[in-house]
Amino acid sequence: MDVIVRPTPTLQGEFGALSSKNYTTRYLLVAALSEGVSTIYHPAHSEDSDAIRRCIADLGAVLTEDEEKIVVQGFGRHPRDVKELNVGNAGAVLRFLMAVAALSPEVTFVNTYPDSLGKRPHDDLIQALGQLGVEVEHNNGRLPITIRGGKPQGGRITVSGAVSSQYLSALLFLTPLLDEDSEIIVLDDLKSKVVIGQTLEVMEQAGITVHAADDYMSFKVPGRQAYAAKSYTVQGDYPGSAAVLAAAAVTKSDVTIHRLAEHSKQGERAIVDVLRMMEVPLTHENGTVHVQGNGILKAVEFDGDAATDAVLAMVAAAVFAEGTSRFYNVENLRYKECDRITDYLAELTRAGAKVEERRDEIIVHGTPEGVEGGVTINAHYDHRVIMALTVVGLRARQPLRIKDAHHVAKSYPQYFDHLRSLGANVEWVE
Ligand SMILES: O=C(O)C1=C[C@@H](OP(=O)(O)O)[C@@H](O)[C@H](O)C1
Ligand SMILES: C=C(OP(=O)(O)O)C(=O)O
Repeated sequence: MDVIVRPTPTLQGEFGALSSKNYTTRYLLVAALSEGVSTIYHPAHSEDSDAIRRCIADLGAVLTEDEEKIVVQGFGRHPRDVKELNVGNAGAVLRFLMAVAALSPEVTFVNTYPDSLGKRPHDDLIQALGQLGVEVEHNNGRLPITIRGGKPQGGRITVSGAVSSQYLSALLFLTPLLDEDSEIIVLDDLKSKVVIGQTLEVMEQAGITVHAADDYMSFKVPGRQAYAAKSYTVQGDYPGSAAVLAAAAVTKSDVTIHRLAEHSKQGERAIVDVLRMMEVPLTHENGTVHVQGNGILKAVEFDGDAATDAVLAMVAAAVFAEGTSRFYNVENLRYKECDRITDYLAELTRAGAKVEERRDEIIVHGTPEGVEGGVTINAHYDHRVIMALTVVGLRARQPLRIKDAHHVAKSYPQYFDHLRSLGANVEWVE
């Protein structure tokens, strides 16, 4: 399914933010790793959250669900012996479950998105699992991947954080369940460091002790721990909301989003600070962001690694700013659902934006007068490319057609409904 985005000068309305993707993944995981019954209120409903629901059920968790919650009977450190798991296109789910699979005799992760997740590298996690005594068969570091675990040991583990923080999160989730204590040392750099704060927060809520160095470059994890069964409430999602806030910023708007906690550990809450730096009129109080856009934005410089999943939305806003914006320290955007530098900038350029790529930077020469549009956009299987190009389409002179826009459902199935409720001129077409 494609979406046609037509020029939309004004947006107005309010709604509650969708539920956080990252917290839903983590709460479902720690619930599955507990031996008791946990309850997760307001979980996200999307392809990625469906993927982890399906996989933990395959591994032996029992899930019951109603409108507001999921109740999970976990499998603790004894997942059911399952031959195959299908994580769809969900990177974090794959990496976290590769670590959990170390507790099973043999699990194969199949490759159902060869042009997206199928291209993403997992070498650093494979290498680290090897140090635990786990045998991993793989296709040059990529899917399909077979994990032969059983009885992984702890001890000293090194892992590179230069490509993704998800490898480290995966090891953090696994190691408390091992018989031995573990020490995890992060080599090179640690990208998306803020996300590790979310992992540690959830583990602590689940009663797990981890001794983390202040810089998150080394961890001591006592073994023989058990995840407690708990009740969790999922907070609102900043990465998805960032796209709606960017849409409000580039139009004349009066848009309110509730359920966005000021003190969240989601780095993408920086969308609010970045829009403020761009001089977009807004307030953020009591979990509510209120944008009163006037269509005027100023260029900005920002360390994108602090808010990795909101950078594309920030760039879309910068397309209409006065001056040249620079988003630096963003190389790991190349290892996401698509190459979010080369592929995204190619689509922006086709839409008429003036952008330049560096190995680890995105430069945007703002065009406050708008962009031409009138082209068909390749979504590259990437929900965040779809959301960001939609923002650009709202202020293009000619409509943008976004091909295969249904991939937005990876994280935010109701994105176009939410935008339409604000008055955006967006339409699904076959
Ligand atoms: O741990 C997580 O849940 C995530 C970590 C980030 O990935 P990287 O660490 O690969 O940047 C983020 O982009 C992704 O959407 C979710
Ligand atoms: C990169 C993302 O997800 P994942 O790595 O979990 O596929 C994302 O949600 O933007």
